[in-house]
Amino acid sequence: MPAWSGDPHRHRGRVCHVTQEGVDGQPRTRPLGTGPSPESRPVSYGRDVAGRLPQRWIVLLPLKRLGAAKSRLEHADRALLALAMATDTATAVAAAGTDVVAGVLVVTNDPAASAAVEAGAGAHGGAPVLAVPDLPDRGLNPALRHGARLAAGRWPGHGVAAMSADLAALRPGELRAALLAAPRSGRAVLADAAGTGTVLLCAAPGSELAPRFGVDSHARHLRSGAVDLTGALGAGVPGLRRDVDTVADLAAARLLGVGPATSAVLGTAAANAG
Ligand SMILES: Nc1nc2c(ncn2[C@@H]2O[C@H](COP(=O)(O)OP(=O)(O)OP(=O)(O)O)[C@@H](O)[C@H]2O)c(=O)[nH]1
Ligand SMILES: C=C(OP(=O)(O)O)C(=O)O
Repeated sequence: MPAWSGDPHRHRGRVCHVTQEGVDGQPRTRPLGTGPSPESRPVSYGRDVAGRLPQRWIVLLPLKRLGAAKSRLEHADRALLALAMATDTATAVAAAGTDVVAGVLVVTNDPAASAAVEAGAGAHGGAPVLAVPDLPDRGLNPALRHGARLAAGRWPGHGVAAMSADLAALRPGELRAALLAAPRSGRAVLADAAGTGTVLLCAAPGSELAPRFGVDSHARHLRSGAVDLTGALGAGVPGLRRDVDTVADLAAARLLGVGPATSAVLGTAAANAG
């Protein structure tokens, strides 16, 4: 039986055409709605057609203080959801394969969120998940520049990738596909589901991340020289492109299947409402 039985998005082999070996072999053993699981082993290790090992990346996940996060999400459990989605995002990123993702840096000034995401995502194995303070504390782009500097100092030779921490339906294989598709020099960008925002910005070793997140960030990243991955990856990575800002976004993520932390918060909310 197909492992993602019941989930229409999981029957199309949608990531197969953009990746090396490994993604296709990803065990998909979870039922719809539970998202990435600890047992998920999404990868195998391999070289590309030129015989090269993959570029390894440090992934930055910026996270606002939970009290201020997700202001557009009209939900009674907004702060809990922000934390749960960040935990699910970090868990999926860490599970993308340590040959591609060498580490996850959560950049946040929320101490409770730091501990919870490190523990929640770290419990599932894969790449190490480390929270670091957002020292600039001046918004998203300064937080990312700070994270990128830390990453370059601590992991020279690695690429740096910035993502949104609200990708509740992200699958490890989707990120793996995107990072394997990113060029080994310069910057690359992937648009969100709406096509206007950015869910992934990559800077290969030797390039500045130069983040321009905010309104129309996809176009701004393109104008600043980033290569567009959106056409190549397209509809093949729906969970990666599905950032969650509104209740409509959350409904769309639930259709794809959210991760276990988000699923638990939504389940509790539904039980309380009933
Ligand atoms: N560390 C840090 N992360 C941030 C900051 N601003 C936004 N983020 C994170 O960046 C990602 C995208 O953020 P936004 O969409 O601007 O904010 P949000 O909290 O997700 O949603 P809204 O409040 O509705 O704008 C999310 O993972 C946020 O938590 C910041 O000033 N510092
Ligand atoms: C910050 C961004 O997204 P959003 O505000 O939609 O989370 C962005 O896409 O650059």
